[in-house]
Amino acid sequence: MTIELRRPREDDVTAPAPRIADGLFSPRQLIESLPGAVRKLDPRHMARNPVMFVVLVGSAIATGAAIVEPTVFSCLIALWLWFTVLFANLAESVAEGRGKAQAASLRKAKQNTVSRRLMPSGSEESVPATELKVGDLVVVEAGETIPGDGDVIEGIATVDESAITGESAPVIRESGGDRCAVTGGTTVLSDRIVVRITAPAGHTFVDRMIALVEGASRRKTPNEIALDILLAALTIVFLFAVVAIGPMSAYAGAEQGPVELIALLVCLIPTTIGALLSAIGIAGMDRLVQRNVLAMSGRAVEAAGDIDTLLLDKTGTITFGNRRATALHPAPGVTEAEVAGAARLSSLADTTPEGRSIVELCAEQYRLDPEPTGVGADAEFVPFSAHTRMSGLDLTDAEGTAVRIRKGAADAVGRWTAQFGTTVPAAVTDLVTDIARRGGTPLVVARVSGTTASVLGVVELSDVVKPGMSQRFAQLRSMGIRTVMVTGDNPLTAKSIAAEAGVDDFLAEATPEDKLALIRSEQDGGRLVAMTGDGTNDAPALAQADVGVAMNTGTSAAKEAGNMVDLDSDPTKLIDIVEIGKQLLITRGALTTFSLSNDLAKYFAILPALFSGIYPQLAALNIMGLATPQSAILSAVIFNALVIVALIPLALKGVRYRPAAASSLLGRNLLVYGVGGVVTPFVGIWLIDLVVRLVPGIG
Ligand SMILES: Nc1ncnc2c1ncn2[C@@H]1O[C@H](COP(=O)(O)OP(=O)(O)OP(=O)(O)O)[C@@H](O)[C@H]1O
Ligand SMILES: [K+]
Ligand SMILES: [Mg+2]
Repeated sequence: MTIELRRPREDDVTAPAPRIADGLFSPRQLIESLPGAVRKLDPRHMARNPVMFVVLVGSAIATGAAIVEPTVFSCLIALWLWFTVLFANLAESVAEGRGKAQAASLRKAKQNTVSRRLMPSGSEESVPATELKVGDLVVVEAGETIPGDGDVIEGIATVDESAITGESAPVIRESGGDRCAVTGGTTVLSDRIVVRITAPAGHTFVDRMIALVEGASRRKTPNEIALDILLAALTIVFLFAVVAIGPMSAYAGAEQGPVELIALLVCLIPTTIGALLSAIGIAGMDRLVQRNVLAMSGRAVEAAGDIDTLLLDKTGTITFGNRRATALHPAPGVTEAEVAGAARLSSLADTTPEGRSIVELCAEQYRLDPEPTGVGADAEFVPFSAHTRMSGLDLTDAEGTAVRIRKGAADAVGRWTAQFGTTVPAAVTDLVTDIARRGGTPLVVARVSGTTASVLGVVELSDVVKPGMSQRFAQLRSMGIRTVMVTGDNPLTAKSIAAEAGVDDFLAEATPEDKLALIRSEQDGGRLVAMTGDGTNDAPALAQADVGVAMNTGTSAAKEAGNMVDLDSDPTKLIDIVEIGKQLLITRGALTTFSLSNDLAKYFAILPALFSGIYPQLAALNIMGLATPQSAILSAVIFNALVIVALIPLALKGVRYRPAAASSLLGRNLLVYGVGGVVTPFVGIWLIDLVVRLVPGIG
């Protein structure tokens, strides 16, 4: 088959989605996000964030007080309290805004496509893509857009997936193997395929992607919830403290108005981290999207920051996954034609890429008809499964003898022939060892005629390791992550590929259950496990892993099971994922430290201002030399609001992360953000006071 490549045109709807440069942040984003920030003032939305909800209620009360008793001071405080709430919403809105552009370009890929549905009669009918149901068969030909997610059940084609991956090089999609999944919204460039729809309209991969980049499906992670509870508890403590101050100061003869008390409360509670917390989480997900990784759960992103072990499957993950038959080796006393005949027969109904490549090899080298007539009428085909690791067929020959032909992994076929009292000859075992040592996959071909089994020979399958693997695995090792390759292939092939790719360890002849058990045992040892894979046989393991990254080239089952999808199908992408996870945790820690130590410094501005009338000694605390009590309080409130805006870029870009031991990182961050958090307000409030004291009625 010749596959003709068509380059996507500039004006194609499927032109690569624009990627926003990582960390790019412009003041324009702030202005564009303002309407979104105002909409978020809805109390139902605010209630999700206890700290900011208290500020919202405070703003409302202060506004009421300012209306009842309008002074320059009360009006300005009320105004800046509203700004505080607005700035918090702005942070979230800016973080979400970065996904909006992407969502818009994804929607284009989703625009109304008409599909060609195959009727049971074999005829075609035109239906809108939105009316497709799971199980429908659709025909897609060169130049047409694939109407929905599904599996190719017939044919092979080159597909332009740039609408989703941003990568313009076409990819091959074919029926049978681990490369059969196609995504709605992508375009077939050559040939014709029949696709069975696997996702109902509205629940496709692109729909999920849109919800994800827009943050619509975002839920709080357990860590975020824990931090939220801590912040809420602190808020309640300060609320009681401030409520108690009212009667106490009245008793002491310096009654405080509600506006002053609310200002005090807002300055004391952790508004900075309360305002930025959700933006930090959204930005982490967004950074992954920029790296072409879709994370379906924030929890997985956080777990990625602490990964100890990475499991990878071999075929399609470490290697390209288009294992092809490259040679046939007969057993002693068997002719090449005989092995070729049996290998071809056993593969005629084998729809895996391996099976098809055997039929092609037999056609090219032995001139065996790839589509013979007369075979299959009385034959029963035995499909390949990851459990049996064999495939083949059962038939009755011209003399009426029952004949069974199998090909498969050497150990599996060896066990099968052993049931009939035949062991694999040493010469064949040598062939198998030889192929496996070179990193190829040997498939042993055997036949049982009546009750006599004979081993006919070996098919050699070759696959290629993706480039650049070993340097990247070395990098993972330097980050303290152990890499283990798990494969259904035999130990020798596994060993050879493991050495070439540079993984630390490997597990061969693994069934889906073995992969799952390995993950469980690692987890029982208290380790966090990441798994990357592409096959249906990887799905249980992908679901069990703390971080399950499915290759985009993989099957829909794998993509459903994992909690991340790598659109570039690059297993070493885990390096980026780990870095982003660590950066997310560090950023959150740093800003929490900054926020709490910041509030401490505000005591010094507000407490002397409130009480120096009663306790003149407190004036000594006014080390900033603030003009009047009112200018001190107003300056503290303004600083408290502005610091949120000032930290939005840091929350979005993340604290700089360099690979280093966790303890030294923690120490450094505590120093920078703890000390920085104490010092900044002194400078900031002092500067703001210089301006505020000029306002009539304040200074
Ligand atoms: N079409 C086939 N017919 C018969 N045997 C096959 C076929 N395809 C693969 N095998 C054999 O079964 C083994 C297991 O295949 P399986 O797809 O489960 O794992 P794998 O793809 O080799 O490994 P990985 O889990 O790394 O992707 C292969 O190593 C091969 O020996
Ligand atoms: K505060
Ligand atoms: Mg596989």
